[in-house]
Amino acid sequence: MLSVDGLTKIFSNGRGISDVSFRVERGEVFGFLGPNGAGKSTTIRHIMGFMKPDRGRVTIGGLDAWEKQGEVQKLVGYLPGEIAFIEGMTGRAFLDFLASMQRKDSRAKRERLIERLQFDANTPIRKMSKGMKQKVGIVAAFMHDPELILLDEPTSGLDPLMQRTFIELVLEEKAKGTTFLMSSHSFPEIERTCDRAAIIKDGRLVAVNDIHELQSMQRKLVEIIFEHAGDAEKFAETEGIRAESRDGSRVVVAVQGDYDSWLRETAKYPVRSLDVAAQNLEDVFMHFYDRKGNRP
Ligand SMILES: Nc1ncnc2c1ncn2[C@@H]1O[C@H](COP(=O)(O)OP(=O)(O)OP(=O)(O)O)[C@@H](O)[C@H]1O
Repeated sequence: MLSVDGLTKIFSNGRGISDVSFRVERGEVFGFLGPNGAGKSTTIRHIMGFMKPDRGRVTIGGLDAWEKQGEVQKLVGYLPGEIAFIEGMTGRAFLDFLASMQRKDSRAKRERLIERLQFDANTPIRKMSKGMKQKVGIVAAFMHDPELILLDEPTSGLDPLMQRTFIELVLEEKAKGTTFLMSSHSFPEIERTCDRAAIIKDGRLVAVNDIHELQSMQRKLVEIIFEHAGDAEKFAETEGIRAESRDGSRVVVAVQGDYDSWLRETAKYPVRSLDVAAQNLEDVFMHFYDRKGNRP
């Protein structure tokens, strides 16, 4: 469905993207992960045909994204990272305006989406909060049933409940065969929606991974408080248990993929409480990046 081949764009300040290549199959949800300034938005803007690459190309359904901009944009729904609205309009008038350009009757789907995202579309955009504007942008990207939906940081500004609704929407569209490319900093969001994810850093793709592989790379710190300090000591000294620290009956262990053996060892003793902190995505990136010897 989407093919990015050797995409290169270097801005006058020397920043940009270099030799980015990946493919997204029809019906796949593809995550695009990376720290700020890594090149996610630049790649997405090329996919939309907004920018001419220095080298390489993007094709959507076999059509060149730059040369066939008009045709390609009909197939695509796009939620930009920063949405430029016509502030004087209400949300609904803005969506009407977009729908008239899409030349497709999308009213029924649009109203269903507004209902799901629970916002008053008759509010003037200049009075909307960041989250409300984000919802208008999501409706705009989904309402005309595009074949490919590009989402740049889709849940920024949404509260946790709405983030969940958003994830449900993505999964429903995916079930209908819609293809997605979604940039994010949020690992849980990517974990729940994506089949594969690419990691980009300093304008270069570091890796394209199956999402389960990324999950197994994520390190979790588990804090366990045992009933008895003696048990905590025995547990912390068990071979294969990576105890980061111990203080009386409290032990912090690092778990990465080896949940089974960790669970078995923990279950041998009475436990008073347990807390899990997942390593953030930035750290998973860095770990991967370092392992690759700083090479793409
Ligand atoms: N039009 C432009 N002119 C000059 N430099 C640019 C331009 N657009 C992007 N850049 C630079 O290219 C790099 C990649 O930017 P990009 O916006 O693609 O990153 P990103 O991964 O989307 O980051 P974020 O998560 O912060 O949105 C950055 O260093 C940015 O400053």
